Amino acid sequence: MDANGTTPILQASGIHAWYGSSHVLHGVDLSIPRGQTVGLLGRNGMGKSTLIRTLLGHVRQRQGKITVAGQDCSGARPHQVARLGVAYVPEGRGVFPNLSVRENLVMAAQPPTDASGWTLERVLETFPRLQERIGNLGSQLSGGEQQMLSIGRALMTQPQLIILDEATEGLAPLIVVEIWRVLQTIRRSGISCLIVDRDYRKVLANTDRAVVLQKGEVVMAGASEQLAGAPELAGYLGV
Ligand SMILES: Nc1ncnc2c1ncn2[C@@H]1O[C@H](COP(=O)(O)OP(=O)(O)OP(=O)(O)O)[C@@H](O)[C@H]1O
Repeated sequence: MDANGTTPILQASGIHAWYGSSHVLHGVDLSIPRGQTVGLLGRNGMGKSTLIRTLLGHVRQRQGKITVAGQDCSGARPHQVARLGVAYVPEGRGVFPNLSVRENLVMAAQPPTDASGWTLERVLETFPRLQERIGNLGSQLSGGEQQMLSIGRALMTQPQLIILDEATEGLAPLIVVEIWRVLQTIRRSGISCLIVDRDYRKVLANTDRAVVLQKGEVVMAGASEQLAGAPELAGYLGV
């Protein structure tokens, strides 16, 4: 239970993860309250992607407890985590190059359960570029369009939580602005988000809470506003 007495959408406690004999996460705790957006910060190689991949069930060598909406998924496989309403927008976007924009969008789609759900029409309204490119192949899209497609596809699974790993990486400044605008729309729609992005100022300005990782351990956690003013933050981020 969180401070409001509701079950967090995601709760991870004492998470350890390994790649072979390399011990990468050392007892990480992370809680994402329902409807909240949490930022995950830390320098390169500190374990952000590994934590995300562990939460999603991609890293098999792991220990600790993970619940999604109160259901234990500590040992779950990726498809089981997805079924609980967790969508992933991976680093590198994961667009299928030989499928059209429409096919990419509908391939994992679930029907909306109420009027606030994400239909194809609503996704295309949110991303007019995808409407213009609806018949093009994934491989024919720009980096920014692929990123929008990846986020649109995640929304069409009707997620309770979206995890975004470096969604603005390598994109032109105007597209980056567009992606942050869409993340605000998603946030306002009540979907919880976990966001990793190199621009820590943007992360802190666009999240409710944030967690800082250093060498696979949580070294700071709290309200984003407070972290933004904390003198030790710059040292942990190497900025
Ligand atoms: N598939 C892998 N096999 C072995 N070691 C890995 C693998 N992936 C990551 N690592 C190592 O685990 C540590 C954490 O990496 P991770 O990618 O989680 O960091 P990160 O904080 O996401 O950084 P980045 O921003 O560079 O992606 C690093 O030391 C990295 O070299």
